[in-house]
Amino acid sequence: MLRETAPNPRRADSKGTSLYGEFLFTSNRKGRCAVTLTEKDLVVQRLTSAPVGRNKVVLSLKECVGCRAYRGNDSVDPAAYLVAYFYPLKRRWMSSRVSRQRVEQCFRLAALQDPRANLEEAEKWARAVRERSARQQFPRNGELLMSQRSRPCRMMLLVNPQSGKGQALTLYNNHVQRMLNEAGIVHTLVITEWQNHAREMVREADLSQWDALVIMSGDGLLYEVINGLLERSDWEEAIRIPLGILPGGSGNALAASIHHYSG
Ligand SMILES: Nc1ncnc2c1ncn2[C@@H]1O[C@H](COP(=O)(O)OP(=O)(O)OP(=O)(O)O)[C@@H](O)[C@H]1O
Repeated sequence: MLRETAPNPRRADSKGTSLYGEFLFTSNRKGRCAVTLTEKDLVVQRLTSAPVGRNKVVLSLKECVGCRAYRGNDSVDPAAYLVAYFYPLKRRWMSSRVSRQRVEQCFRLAALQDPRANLEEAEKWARAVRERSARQQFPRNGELLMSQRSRPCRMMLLVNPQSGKGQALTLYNNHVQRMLNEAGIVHTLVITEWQNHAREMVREADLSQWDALVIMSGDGLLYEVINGLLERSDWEEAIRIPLGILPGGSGNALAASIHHYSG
């Protein structure tokens, strides 16, 4: 049986230090790989006799949305798993256009017989990937954001099922829900049921429960949310809450502009 070598526990969360480990791919238990985490990238090298270039994947941490560690379902298996989610820009097959496409990298860590030790090792890697991704994506305050977060980010997501061609809910079910889970964001879904529903809700809500309010619709729902915030007696504080917009309408002009300028 192939065994992973114990990953080198060079300090996982110190700046500029590379982490190195040899794991198994979960898709193919016989496929071994060498994984290196640098400050900028996750480099996965399949360990085979074939030429190096063809077996090497370099994934930018700027495009990583999340990473987590977990134990498998099999209670007699001591292995832990490490999974990282990336959304790099890629060209679609037979097309000149590029779009973000999901790439999942999952590794099996079973160097030790003690399941807890394997899980701790996987968690250390997951933390290091998350911290470095935050530093790459938010160079000015990424580290601060990570160190302040002793709990997952909590988000209220308001979806207007009637906006645009009526596809916002399908987009949520097919894409957004999974991405939020991958990013470790706890969210509460609110499906708006009438005009001004979002406005009323935001006007009355206990905002201390939320780190961000995100709408998935056209511009109209964001307009409602901003008005709801400004109608509160604590509006000066309330309007400081981070707001987000995901395209769910027909034109999506605001979402397109913001996402374009923010890269
Ligand atoms: N369940 C609902 N039924 C009817 N209207 C709703 C509902 N939920 C929200 N609304 C209202 O729909 C209005 C339009 O919403 P929104 O801007 O999100 O979509 P849109 O106008 O279709 O999108 P776009 O601006 O891209 O064309 C909002 O002002 C909101 O008050």
